[in-house]
Amino acid sequence: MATPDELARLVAIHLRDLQDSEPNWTVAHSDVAGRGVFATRDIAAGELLFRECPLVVGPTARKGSILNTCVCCHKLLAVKDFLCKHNCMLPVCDACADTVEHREECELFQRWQPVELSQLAQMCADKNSDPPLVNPYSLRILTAVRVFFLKPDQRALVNAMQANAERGYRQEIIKAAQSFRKFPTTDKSFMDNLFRIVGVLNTNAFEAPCRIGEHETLLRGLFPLTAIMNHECTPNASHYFDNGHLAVVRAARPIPKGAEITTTYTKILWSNLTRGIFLKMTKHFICECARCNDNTENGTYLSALFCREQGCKGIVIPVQSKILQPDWRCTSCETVAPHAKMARYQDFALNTINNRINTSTVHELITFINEMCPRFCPPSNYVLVEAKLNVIWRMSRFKGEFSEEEMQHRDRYRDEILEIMEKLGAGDCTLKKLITNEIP
Ligand SMILES: C[S@@+](CC[C@H](N)C(=O)[O-])C[C@H]1O[C@@H](n2cnc3c(N)ncnc32)[C@H](O)[C@@H]1O
Repeated sequence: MATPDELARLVAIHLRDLQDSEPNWTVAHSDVAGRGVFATRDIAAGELLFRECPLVVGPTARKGSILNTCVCCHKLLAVKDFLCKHNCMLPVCDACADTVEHREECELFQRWQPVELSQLAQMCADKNSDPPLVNPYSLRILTAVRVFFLKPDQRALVNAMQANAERGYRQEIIKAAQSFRKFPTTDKSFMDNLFRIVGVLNTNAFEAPCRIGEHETLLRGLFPLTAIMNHECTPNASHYFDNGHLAVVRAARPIPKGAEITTTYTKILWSNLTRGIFLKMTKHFICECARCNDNTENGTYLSALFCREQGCKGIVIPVQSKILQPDWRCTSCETVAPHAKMARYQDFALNTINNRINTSTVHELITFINEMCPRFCPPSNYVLVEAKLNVIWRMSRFKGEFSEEEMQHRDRYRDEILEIMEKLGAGDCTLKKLITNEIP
């Protein structure tokens, strides 16, 4: 792995004009993991740390993505006949098809010879469905392919980044290879490079929302400096993406000189167990931060479930921290329950509440949260907190369509969530700014 100094040198070249003459951060060795970002002086809450453009960006092409989105300008294309006029089979608008940015990838994809869309139905999960309108696997590999066209310093920066070598990442390459007749699978050097790049992307890339007019899409962007920040469950920095093409990172709390600047790879309101499982599955580490060691989660009880002992109205929380199948103990009657039993109750709450979120109007969801949920889920449980957050998002999108009473419920939910964030010590995090409308 590249030294912190080498990584810092390449990051400085990448940032160019966005680099301050005297930055309040530096890249150095981290006791948490590998390299990290550290404060070079005392930093006040809210202070700008850095802004960064992506080194490379492309479509996420996740399940549910709107695939008729131009892979260059990200605008929505027609529902039919939206593939590149030069036959690379990528969705590209006519204006972008002739640009230098698209030319190299377009010629490469043409040389690799994309398979017919009719053959793709065989590869896709549902073999009886109609042929897809675009090949999702060639879309998914596009961001990695774009790395091959970067300048030497930019390539060196990608090489200097951490790449977790998960076997599962090969699937992305195998699927892409099957999408072309002449994918260079026998070129060992190319395949080794591609595997490492896919590892770098899966370890470091962000999903950044981008809006063009009314059309919103999720981009897969590699923002190297933002990615070098290590994870903490209640981090001291917060980031957001300005329309997919600029990461903005600020201090969420005061950061003393020399302290590591951290971000979060999970959702801040998830319970200890949910964050732990997510980090293990997707980032391959067990977090050791203070919050993960506190079973009350700073007194927020985001994991809490109801005790099932007869006559007891208490709540149960995990006994051991940092293990993925803990015992659970009631804080009132002290009865201990095995994880398998409590996991069933948590799954029930999760599925029931998510089902309502997906099928109910805002009015119905508010009634459900207020009247039904208290029967099976403690108000502090993170799934119920997420449902309240969903009401806030939906009401902020369709302003002016709600009754006075609905707005009062929304404001109460917002105050409850702000109180949880206060207990967690989250400071001026992005979520707080979003729900208090500081970020439009
Ligand atoms: C995007 S990288 C972060 C930068 C990385 N430290 C480096 O040297 O390039 C993400 C990886 O860093 C490691 N990491 C980040 N935060 C961590 C933490 N709190 N505990 C353990 N490992 C962590 C994990 O290996 C994770 O997959």
